[in-house]
Amino acid sequence: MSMVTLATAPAAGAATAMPLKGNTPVKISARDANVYYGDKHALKHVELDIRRNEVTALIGPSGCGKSTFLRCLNRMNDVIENCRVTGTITLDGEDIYARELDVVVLRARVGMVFQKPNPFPKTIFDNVAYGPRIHGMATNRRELEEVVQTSLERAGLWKEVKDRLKDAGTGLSGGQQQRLCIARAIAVSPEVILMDEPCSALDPIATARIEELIDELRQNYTIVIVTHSMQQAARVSQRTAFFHLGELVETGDTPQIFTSPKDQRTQGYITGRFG
Ligand SMILES: Nc1ncnc2c1ncn2[C@@H]1O[C@H](COP(=O)(O)OP(=O)(O)OP(=O)(O)O)[C@@H](O)[C@H]1O
Repeated sequence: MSMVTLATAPAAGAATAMPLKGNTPVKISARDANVYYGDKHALKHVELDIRRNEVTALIGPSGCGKSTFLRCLNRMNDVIENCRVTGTITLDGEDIYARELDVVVLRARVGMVFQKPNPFPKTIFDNVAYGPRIHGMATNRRELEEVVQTSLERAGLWKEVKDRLKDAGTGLSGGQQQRLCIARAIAVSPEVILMDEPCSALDPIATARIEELIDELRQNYTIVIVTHSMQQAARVSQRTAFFHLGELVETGDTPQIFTSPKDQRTQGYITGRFG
């Protein structure tokens, strides 16, 4: 597999990464971020800036710490027993591990979409309305309906479901369920959306649809995506970070990472020599 092919050959129907804007502001910043599971030092001294309105892809071999790092960004590691995070992670300059920080508010600002679509066992409408209801974001039914419609539109699902909002979310196809989960994340007006291998359970057509959506969403949100597919990272992201054995080995503009990586380990991974 050639490095150049990865960066220049998007699959049919897939989104193509836009050129970088200069001096894009930093949205999230990690400084000396470490994660321990008991005695295991799983993430080591990570320093990474995630820029606003860009898609940052986290790549690397299995077990290198991609998901662990992703979960640091909205404190999802807090719910894992024996997991300890050190260092500093800021969102718009604010320390998200500060004692006084409200984690519920943080997770509304930094939403998450998981590997396997996981709609609630509720109607399509109620899946999307759930967050706005618990955060008190709508004062009446009409406002709630508007939030639900806008979120489904942004997730590219409205036209397919507008006549069946009372059907179960779990009755949708896998790709539709994942877009429903994206609509559910969007409904609480997040600033950042974290995606942990969001296409791994989807077929190529549903994957292409989600990739197009990711490219549209970055106009309004900052996106961080973990992916095992280097082709997907090359197609959807503007920045790529390569992890190996818990270290952030290299980060840069996506075309640079895939065409002229600086580190031998990055080169070895993207050319398929290990991983
Ligand atoms: N809950 C946990 N308890 C103990 N160790 C864990 C836990 N979650 C992850 N680890 C370990 O931390 C390291 C990093 O795991 P992580 O899941 O972040 O890697 P990854 O790069 O996302 O892997 P994959 O691509 O396979 O999903 C691995 O060695 C893993 O075994």
